Amino acid sequence: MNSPAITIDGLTKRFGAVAAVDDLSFTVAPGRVTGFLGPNGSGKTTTLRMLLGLVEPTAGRALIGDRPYRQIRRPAQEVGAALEASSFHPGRTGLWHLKALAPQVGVSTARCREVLDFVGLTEAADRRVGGYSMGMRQRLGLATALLGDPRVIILDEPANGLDPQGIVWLRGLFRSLAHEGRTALLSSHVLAEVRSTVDDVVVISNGRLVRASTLTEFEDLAVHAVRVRTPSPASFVALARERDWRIEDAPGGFRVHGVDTATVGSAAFGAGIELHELTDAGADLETVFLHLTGSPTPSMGAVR
Ligand SMILES: Nc1ncnc2c1ncn2[C@@H]1O[C@H](COP(=O)(O)OP(=O)(O)OP(=O)(O)O)[C@@H](O)[C@H]1O
Repeated sequence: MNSPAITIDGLTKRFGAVAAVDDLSFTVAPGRVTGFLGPNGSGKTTTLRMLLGLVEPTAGRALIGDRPYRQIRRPAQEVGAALEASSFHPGRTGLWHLKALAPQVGVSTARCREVLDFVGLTEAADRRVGGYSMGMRQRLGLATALLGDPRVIILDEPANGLDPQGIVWLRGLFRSLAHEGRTALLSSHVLAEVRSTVDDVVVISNGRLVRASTLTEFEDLAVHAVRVRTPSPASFVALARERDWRIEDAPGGFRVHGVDTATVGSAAFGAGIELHELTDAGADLETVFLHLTGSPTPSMGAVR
């Protein structure tokens, strides 16, 4: 197996009495996109800041390749990062921002224009960042991270503020970066935002590791659900009670958890209940995520 692109080993950060990161260990495989997931305040940003040498760990190590960030000789060529989309100087244009960084990264103005083009900001290159939307700032953050053509890309909440089109774009971008053999670590507190983008997931809660696996293994934990529409809702609810199914109101029908379409279809047929829709609603990953991280599950409708 290739050696990890990122190693987090017994990493701990205490702020007074708060253990923001608590004995955290995981690795990120090279050439893959890894989602770093956890609810708000679970320690994602603090971990990334330690990885980038911006915060001193209380204990443990955070390595990029085989060394801490501060020991990397030409860091911009090794690792690119965007931690906060809102930290750009509002009076500077997008291009100006990149040009200001170019000397320390060791790239030309042409490269600044190239990355702006890559993230779809060519037309906004000469506009002041203060007038950018949140999604445009995210794109500029990405351009900043990519400026030195790094092998490892670390992004804090890159999907935040992107519209659905932007999320599709981001997905394509990460797929192409991974295809080029680059490694990406993306944090998010919303699994759904990065689900279609990542190969692997690392889930943390209260600064501790909850789970690290491939997305496929993570999906295997999820309970499947089935969507049903019927002109006889009362009979269907009675059937669900009889079978001990967990059902939930959903727009125009029900969501039945933990069963497959064949089970529901044959039971409804047996009970003489007409169905107008019977579809696999897929794995309910968000519920698994919320359960693993101990977050309260949002009510999606009355659970019967
Ligand atoms: N400089 C600091 N001083 C004191 N406490 C801090 C500091 N930075 C972070 N914390 C605390 O550490 C914990 C983890 O915060 P962190 O920002 O790393 O979480 P996060 O998972 O990135 O959250 P979010 O998804 O909201 O960005 C929180 O309780 C936070 O209040």
